[in-house]
Amino acid sequence: MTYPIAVRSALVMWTKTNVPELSKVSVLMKQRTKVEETLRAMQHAGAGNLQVISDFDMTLTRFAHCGKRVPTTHNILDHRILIDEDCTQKMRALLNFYYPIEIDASQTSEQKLPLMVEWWTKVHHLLIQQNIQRDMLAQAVRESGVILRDGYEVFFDRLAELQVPLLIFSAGVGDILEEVVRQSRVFHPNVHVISNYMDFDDHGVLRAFKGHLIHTFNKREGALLHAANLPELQGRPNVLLLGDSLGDLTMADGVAQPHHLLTVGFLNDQVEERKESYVEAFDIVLVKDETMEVPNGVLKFITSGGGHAK
Ligand SMILES: Nc1ccn([C@@H]2O[C@H](COP(=O)(O)O)[C@@H](O)[C@H]2O)c(=O)n1
Repeated sequence: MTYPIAVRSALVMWTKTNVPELSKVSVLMKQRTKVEETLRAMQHAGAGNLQVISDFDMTLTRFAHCGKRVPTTHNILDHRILIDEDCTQKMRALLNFYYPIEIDASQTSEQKLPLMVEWWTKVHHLLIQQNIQRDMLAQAVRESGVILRDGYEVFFDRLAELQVPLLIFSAGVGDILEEVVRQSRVFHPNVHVISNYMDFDDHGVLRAFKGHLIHTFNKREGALLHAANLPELQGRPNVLLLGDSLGDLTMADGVAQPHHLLTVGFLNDQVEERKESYVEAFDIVLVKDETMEVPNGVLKFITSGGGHAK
């Protein structure tokens, strides 16, 4: 039976929000009703009005696997074919000093911001001194142990199939990120990346990093500068945002006239200390959940309502 548009809208609003994955023990929500309302509104608008914006390190990649930390894109560069022992030691010392600050629940983003600039700048400076060869990056990725979250194929493939743009917005290293996605066979045409890209000379040797530095707590600037101008994202006012840091919540700030925003936060580390702030800030919080089950369930629901496609 076909219903007129007004009746169809009402029916959609009455439909139960059936996302079984939201019942997982890893899921925390401060306002379940608001989440359900947003989901129904996004389902009603359909895939044609949707864009997905996601962080990369520890959001699309796993935090840990078999009891070991999974490397970030910066840490993938810690491979002897790219950098020497001295550089490894210095980068690790910087990580040990600055990472606890990055995730410290007692400091504000504003307090952390200058320290993050310091960390990224020091590491990029060290890397530039290493004569890193572009041709070696693929091998470093292959041998790094990096791994995307379980269920990543469903996530990437469904978005590609529905032609929903996926913007990966990362403070990591763009060249490495792209290689990880390529080697995972999910670098589909709907995937766009904003990140820190390496600048190589004519011999393929790293000489600098391109453009404005992106770190964990300045993604708003990147969103306004880059994401706001991406033609593929225009006319898609509904956003599913995935991140693992409170700084990631600004990744959608470049969206012109947003209608509905649903935020999912992976809480990987310092769980008890950060739980309260994550539940306050993200619509859905996933505690120590190494899978894409919830994003996939949410995506399935939003895109299965027959909302009008573009
Ligand atoms: N030298 C560094 C600098 C940063 N990191 C981590 O990378 C993450 C940034 O990438 P996103 O895709 O999450 O934006 C960030 O969370 C840092 O912990 C690093 O490992 N080494």
